[in-house]
Amino acid sequence: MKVAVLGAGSWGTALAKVLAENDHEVYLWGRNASQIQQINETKINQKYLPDTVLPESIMATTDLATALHEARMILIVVPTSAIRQTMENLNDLLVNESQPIIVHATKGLEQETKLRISEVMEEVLKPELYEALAVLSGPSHAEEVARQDITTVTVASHSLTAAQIVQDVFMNRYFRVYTNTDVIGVELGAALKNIIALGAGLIEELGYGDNAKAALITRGLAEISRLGVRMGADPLTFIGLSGVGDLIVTCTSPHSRNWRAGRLIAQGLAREEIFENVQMVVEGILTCKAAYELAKEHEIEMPITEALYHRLYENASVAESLEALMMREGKQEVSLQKHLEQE
Ligand SMILES: NC(=O)C1=CN([C@@H]2O[C@H](COP(=O)(O)OP(=O)(O)OC[C@H]3O[C@@H](n4cnc5c(N)ncnc54)[C@H](OP(=O)(O)O)[C@@H]3O)[C@@H](O)[C@H]2O)C=CC1
Ligand SMILES: O=C(CO)COP(=O)(O)O
Repeated sequence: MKVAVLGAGSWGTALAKVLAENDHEVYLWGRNASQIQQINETKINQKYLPDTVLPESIMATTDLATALHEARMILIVVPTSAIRQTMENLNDLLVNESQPIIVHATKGLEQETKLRISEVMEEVLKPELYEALAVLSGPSHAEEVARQDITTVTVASHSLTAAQIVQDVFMNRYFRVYTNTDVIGVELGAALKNIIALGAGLIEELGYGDNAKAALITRGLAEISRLGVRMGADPLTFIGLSGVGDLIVTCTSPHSRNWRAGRLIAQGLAREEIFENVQMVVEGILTCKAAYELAKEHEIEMPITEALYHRLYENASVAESLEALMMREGKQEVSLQKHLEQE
């Protein structure tokens, strides 16, 4: 099958490798001509995945029309901030005879609109141009997938048939794919875990130990689930790969750009300085603002997200934010059931 992978960063490149190893015809689209030329000439994406030699068969291109021509599947792996523009480009270039399945693997919320990725896609894309939308998510660092480490992910779509097609296209001996129909839960788990990972990096840098890490992951999952359920997600999704699975991988690994950014927050760097320093996408910083506003809108308590928002957007001190978090009034632990009863 011809698959167009749009986004030649670390994750787009690693997924293109999986697809090429599964014998698909893979076109990898990126916007940077010298980077694309380098990938074609050396089979290495020097900036984003320098330790990986890519299969010969991957064709990298800056020409979106070439990548899209007769593709049966389109995999979108650009950062959240580029999703809307990318969809507008698809509207101009897709022809409705081919009607591909469009899958995205992006983890964020659009900052201005607070929409999930597939909501932005549905808002922009002409419906007659595609067969179905799906989202691929789960605990999956690009660097590990690229070296064929065992990885499990979830593909969610309102169409189970579409999810099964995507499952078949990606599955192999090191990349196992589960299907799911809870698009809301899978997308929210993916977007919100990046905020908690900022917190994990922050407490690591401050020298806190495993108790603090476990507290953050567990209470992070609680607030993600609270907002998710209010927004229509299935609560069980959050104990799956795209929920707790991705929280664990992102909150405990130096591979995570969000985790690394959290360490820089603790060092006192401001948002722009962090972007400059990490040199790769840090979705959690932008999503933190959208999630903070969504929590207010839905009257959901998200204390970890709030604390990070105050630090990142209102310049609160890290020590004050942590103190405020710990010294809130005492709570009952398991409130999800109570929350469900209120729905
Ligand atoms: N890396 C990982 O392990 C994983 C990442 N993800 C998610 O995948 C998404 C992409 O992340 P990732 O590949 O890691 O990011 P990287 O920072 O590694 O790469 C970002 C890529 O997006 C390109 N890009 C940036 N802005 C635009 C734009 N406006 N139009 C087109 N291309 C653009 C960059 O191009 P340029 O070099 O020209 O700036 C670069 O190729 C994120 O949402 C991330 O959360 C999900 C799972 C795992
Ligand atoms: O989503 C990821 C792993 O599942 C990657 O997280 P980072 O964007 O923090 O690197």
